[in-house]
Parts: sequence; structure tokens; C-alpha cells
Amino acid sequence: MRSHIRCELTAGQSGLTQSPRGLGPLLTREPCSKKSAMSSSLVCVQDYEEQATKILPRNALDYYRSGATREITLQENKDAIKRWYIRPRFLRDVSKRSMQTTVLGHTVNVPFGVAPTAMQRMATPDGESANARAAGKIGTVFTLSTIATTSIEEIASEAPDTLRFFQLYIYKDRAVTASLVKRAEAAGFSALVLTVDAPHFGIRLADLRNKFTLPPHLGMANFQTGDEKSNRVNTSAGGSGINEYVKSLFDPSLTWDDVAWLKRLTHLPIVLKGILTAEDALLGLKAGATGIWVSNHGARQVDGVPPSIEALSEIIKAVDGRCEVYVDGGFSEGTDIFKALALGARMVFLGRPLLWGLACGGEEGALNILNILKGELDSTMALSGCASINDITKDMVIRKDHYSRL
Ligand SMILES: Cc1cc2nc3c(=O)[nH]c(=O)nc-3n(C[C@H](O)[C@H](O)[C@H](O)COP(=O)(O)O)c2cc1C
Ligand SMILES: CCCCCCC(=O)C(=O)O
Repeated sequence: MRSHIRCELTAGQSGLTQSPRGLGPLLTREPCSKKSAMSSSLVCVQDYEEQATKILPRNALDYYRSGATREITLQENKDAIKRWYIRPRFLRDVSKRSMQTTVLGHTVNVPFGVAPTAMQRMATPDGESANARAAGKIGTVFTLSTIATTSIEEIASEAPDTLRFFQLYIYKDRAVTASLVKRAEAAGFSALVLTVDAPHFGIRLADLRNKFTLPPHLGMANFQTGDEKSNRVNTSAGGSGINEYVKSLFDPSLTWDDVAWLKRLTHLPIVLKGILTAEDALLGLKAGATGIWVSNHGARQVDGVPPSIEALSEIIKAVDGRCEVYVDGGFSEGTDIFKALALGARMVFLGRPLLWGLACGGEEGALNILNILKGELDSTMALSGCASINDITKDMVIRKDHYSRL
């Protein structure tokens, strides 16, 4: 296993510094034989976020961190989760606990997984491979973005035992899209996650100010090196290279018929990611989706859409058990995950927390993030009277405003 953490005994240096090649942070304080300083001093996702903020290059940090325009939904994703309270029950024998569940028929050890985030090699040289291996070590699902800096085939060989989903963007060129689907099938991915909320790209102010481009040593690994159009993110118009990329290559004319097209093309289950309304969830079911992934894309598309946790209840109600429902957006603690499970989500996915883990410590950092969340969820279950995921029921959470009505 490759790790990007280089262990050097450099007396007097304090902690993490930027790698000389600007490829990510290097740990320069602790000898290799010791448990890294990081894993003992960074004990929650917020610690990792703060550390990552100090060490990531501005272009990457802003891209990872940003939400759309005023970032009101970005804040709301978190605030809305905090508006739900846990109603703990006691004296229910929690001496033996399990977090095991299934996703699309596959057993996972924890009810949370890794959301697709683009361009992870900006955080650490091993990028998506490190993240996928960490997910495999904890026993959960890793979702690879179409816009990854590591290819479908590399992930299959670097993390062969990890349960892998492939997130699909539909390109105007349907031959390109079909080829991505066939490659994901051939490489043993278990589901396609079709992102429906990006016919156009969100306005992210920091990326515009930075004139975002991918560092020159990196490319979109699912497309051929030298294919300047699909493999590179450049800015020719002087704005964000991401917006230019999406405008020229992604298909903004998609309709529900295209979901039917995709269904005919693949034998893999299709999960629709980015659903925020009961209406679209029902159309998704009709189109044959096996899963609905409630998401506002980490608040990166339209500012002012509802926080994911609020949209979740409406969709759970509409779907009424006819398919699995997942959620992402603003989850960064075990208690957050517990609340979404109580509201009916089968899995909670995390995007940025894993990027902070990768930035601070590559695979070890990502694994630490997953272990922190696992420990926090286990603790929440024990202290709320839940020995298994099935015990986390709707009556275990209540919205804050309930108490002002009493
Ligand atoms: C840096 C970044 C890149 C992302 N790239 C993709 C992507 O390529 N495809 C996609 O469907 N969603 C993408 N997303 C959205 C995530 O899959 C997920 O919905 C979101 O990050 C969840 O919110 P969280 O970051 O608060 O956990 C991206 C999000 C971030 C932060
Ligand atoms: C260069 C195109 C990047 C688009 C995909 C990344 C993404 O979804 C994001 O939110 O950023």
C-alpha cells in the first residue's frame, strides 16, 4: 500500500508542511514507528477541516470548500441537521451493537459511504485510490466521480475489494458516455449513480476569482491524456475552467427519456443523485431507478434550495419503501448520521469530510475520518438505546420547533 505521508525526523519543525512539489501536505514531525501526530491530535471532522484549510493550496481549497453564490444553502445544510434533536431511550440493552446494513443488496459495516467528489489528486498524490482503499478497509461503498483524477480501471486495480459505485455525467457525445458505462461494468463497479442536478454548472465565486484550472500535472483520468477537451480543465474565457468544461461537454438537454436510455444500456442498478422533490423522486421510480440519492450537490449548484435533511422526509414519504433512499449534504458527525437514519435514509454519504482527511493524511487521513464517524455513530447508538440500525426509528428524532409548541 502506498502512503503519501513521508516520515522525517526534522527537529524543531512543527507538524504539517506543504510538499515541495505542491502536491499535498507532508507530515514532518513524527517518526514512522510512532502513530502519527495527526491521528492523535485531529479527533473530529472539524479538526481535519481546520487543518486542511491551513495546508491546501488556495485553488484546491476554494474548489473543495465552495458552495454556490452566497453559500446560504451551504450553511443551511449544517444548521438544518442541528435543528433536529435526538430523543434517547434507555434501559434497552446496548451491550452488543452492530452498524451493519445493506446497500443495493451488498452488506456494509457502516450505514455511511463516500460520495463522489471530483479531482481528489489535488488533495493527495494518491487521490481517489487512497479514498477507495480507506472505504474498503472500513467496509463501505466508495463512489468514483466521472471527473476523477484516477481512472475507472486504476480504481478497480487499486481497490479491488472495495464496493464501488460509478458516478456518471452524461456527455453530449453519447458514445463517450456509453464507453464510460461499459468500462465501469467491465471493471466490476456495482451501480451507476446518475447525477441529475448538473445540466449547467453552479456559480462558485471563489473559482471564478481564482480562474480555476487543474494543476498541470493532473488530468481527468477517465479520458485520454492529450484529449485537451475532455482530459483537461483550462480557462480560455478567463473565468472558471470548470464552468467552461461543463458548458462545452455536458448535455444540458437531458430529460427522463435519457434515464430510460441509460437503463437500456446497462445491467447495473441506477441510482439518481441530486433529487430534492417528491415529484422527481416519483418520476425516478417510474423511470426504473433502484435508488434515490437526496442531495443538493453539497450546496454547489443553486443557492436557496432546501437543505438535504429537510428534503429527505418529503422524499421518504413519496417513495414509501419502493426503493432505497440515500442522503448527503453537511453531515460531519455521528449524531448527524443518526438523525438521517432515523428520518428514513438507508445510507448517508459524505463528500468534503473525506477531502479534508485526504489533504491531511492521504489514505490514513481518509480512514481516520471514517473511523471517527464510526466511533461517533456507535457512541450515539449506545447512548440512545439502539443496538442495531433497525432500532434507529423515526420517533428517535424531533424537530427543535416541537419544543416551542409544547
Ligand atoms: C469538491 C467537490 C466535488 C464534487 N464533485 C462531484 C462530482 O464529480 N459528481 C457529483 O455527482 N457530485 C459531486 N460533488 C457533490 C458530492 O457528491 C456530494 O453531493 C456533496 O459533497 C455532499 O456534501 P458534503 O460535501 O457536505 O458532504 C462534489 C462535491 C464537492 C465538495
Ligand atoms: C471540470 C468539471 C467538473 C464538474 C464536476 C465536479 C462537480 O460536480 C463539482 O461539484 O465540482
